[in-house]
Amino acid sequence: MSRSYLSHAETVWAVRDVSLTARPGEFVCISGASGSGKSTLLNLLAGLDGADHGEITVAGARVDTLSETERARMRLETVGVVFQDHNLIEEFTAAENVALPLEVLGTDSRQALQRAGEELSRVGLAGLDRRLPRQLSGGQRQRVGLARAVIGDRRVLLADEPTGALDSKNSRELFRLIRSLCDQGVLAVVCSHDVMCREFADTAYEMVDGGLVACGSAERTMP
Ligand SMILES: Nc1ncnc2c1ncn2[C@@H]1O[C@H](COP(=O)(O)OP(=O)(O)OP(=O)(O)O)[C@@H](O)[C@H]1O
Repeated sequence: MSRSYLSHAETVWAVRDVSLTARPGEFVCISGASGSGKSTLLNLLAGLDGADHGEITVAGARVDTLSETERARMRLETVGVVFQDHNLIEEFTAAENVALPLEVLGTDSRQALQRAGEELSRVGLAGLDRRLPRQLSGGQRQRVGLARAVIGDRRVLLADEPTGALDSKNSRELFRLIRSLCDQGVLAVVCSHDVMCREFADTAYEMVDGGLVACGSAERTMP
């Protein structure tokens, strides 16, 4: 797949001829210098941006042929996205934030909140359901974002610098959680500057000027 931008009459290839295949349960880590194309690649996979060329299939769906509405539905049903900024709704409790994707899909509120509580336990936040985002630490907020991204048994997690605002202890905890989600069958593609990411990944790539370069085997050292 490829994606270019026209900037001051010059074509910038943010993603150029990238081919990436990953299987369920795999933790893929993508590192790379600033501006190398990581966010663009992730946005293409999430259907938040459109490719100029190429086919993109995520969880069996041809993202590049879906309409905007179908892509939005795909992000609710099968593909969760996490960014550096957790993007939680400040007026909603942790559980209400996590429940939101299910409610949008039509699950009744009580049931969605119950599922959200289970998801919060899964990311180590049992008992914090009623806290507002401002009453949580940065690491806890990011874990709420992770719970919201996977609720409803979404099979694919796309994360763009998910630990960018976290210290190393919280970063390790977040990568460990993503690892455990992968061990339960989730496919995670994580773009990260953080070298720690590779300790938890199955596969590591580096983006260089819009291209994807395999880094040999990942340095997975964490169980
Ligand atoms: N909307 C846009 N218009 C023009 N150029 C863009 C646009 N978005 C990204 N680019 C360019 O595409 C290239 C890749 O950008 P991208 O944001 O994907 O990099 P990145 O690896 O995620 O960087 P960072 O680590 O700093 O977030 C850069 O040269 C950037 O300037």
